Amino acid sequence: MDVVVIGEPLVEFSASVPLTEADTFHLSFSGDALNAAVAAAAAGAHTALVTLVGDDEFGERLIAFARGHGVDTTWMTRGPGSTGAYAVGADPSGERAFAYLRAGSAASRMGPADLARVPLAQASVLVAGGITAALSPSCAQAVRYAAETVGGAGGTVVYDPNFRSRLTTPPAATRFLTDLAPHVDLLTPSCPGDSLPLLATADPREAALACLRLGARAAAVTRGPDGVLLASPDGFEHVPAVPATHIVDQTGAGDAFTGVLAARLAGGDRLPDAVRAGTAAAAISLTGRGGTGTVATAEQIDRLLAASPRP
Ligand SMILES: Nc1ncnc2c1ncn2[C@@H]1O[C@H](COP(=O)(O)OP(=O)(O)O)[C@@H](O)[C@H]1O
Ligand SMILES: O=C(O)C(=O)C[C@H](O)[C@H](O)COP(=O)(O)O
Repeated sequence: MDVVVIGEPLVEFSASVPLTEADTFHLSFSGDALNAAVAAAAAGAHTALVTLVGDDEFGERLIAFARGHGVDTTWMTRGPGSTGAYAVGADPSGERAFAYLRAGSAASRMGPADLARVPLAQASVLVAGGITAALSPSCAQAVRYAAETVGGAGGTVVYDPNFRSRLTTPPAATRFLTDLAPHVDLLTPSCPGDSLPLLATADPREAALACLRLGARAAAVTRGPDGVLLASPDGFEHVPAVPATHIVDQTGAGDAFTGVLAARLAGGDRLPDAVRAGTAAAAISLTGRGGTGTVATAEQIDRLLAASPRP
């Protein structure tokens, strides 16, 4: 297995107006874990999504959706409970506003025991994130167990802190991050979205240094259109964003970045090259609606990289 993603796929109801006004929604499937898994699979990696989905109609549809996008669904297990969902609309400033319908979902009951049969030790790269860790104490334990198992077997652990104030608090998420970081090869906080609540800084360099101080081997601090600051004990490297041809929806750009980065690391790319591929995939994801509306293929990523001048 190249890439294993652990987390909660969600049914996505999206509207282009504020949720207080929306009465018509577009239905799709998203969530950080699904977005990353679909992106990694489309980039050519054998990718498994490890999760529990509900024993309802949406659980069945989610598995079919993931399979249709080339994801290995062997460890997408059904129920008991319901499939999580979110509604996303625009807030008055044009930013995305999320409303979750996921409390007590099947995925939030996942724990280390659900991972016992998953061959984690064979994974080249694990992708996990702060959203999963914030779902419940058992999910936090599952993330910890997966990171220790994959890392312990020589695999690469990628952790996207993805702070969500509706799921956790800055002190709780920071505590978890601090505990996990020594088991992490690459942290991918966004700045300032994650760095401000979790690392108490809006400065990308400070954020990267804070990640290394926590014990992570490297950090890729994502900065929206300003690209990525990559930091490792070897030093800093700025990787510019690939300009998007047009922007339909920002949802999932960070997840596409992480998924493709993981796929490329599993394929043997050096970290800066994998990051560049991630920025290209993110730029392509911006042109589609929702987290999985437009998913970049390996060929599209390579073509876009070839057309984007190296700094
Ligand atoms: N407007 C944009 N134009 C081009 N690339 C973008 C844009 N917004 C995001 N990206 C790409 O997606 C990556 C992740 O975006 P970012 O906003 O930092 O994270 P997140 O989506 O997790 O909040 C960025 O590092 C960049 O490569
Ligand atoms: O909030 C959650 O729990 C979700 O999973 C919703 C979204 O699908 C992703 O989180 C989007 O993430 P970005 O890549 O930061 O745009």
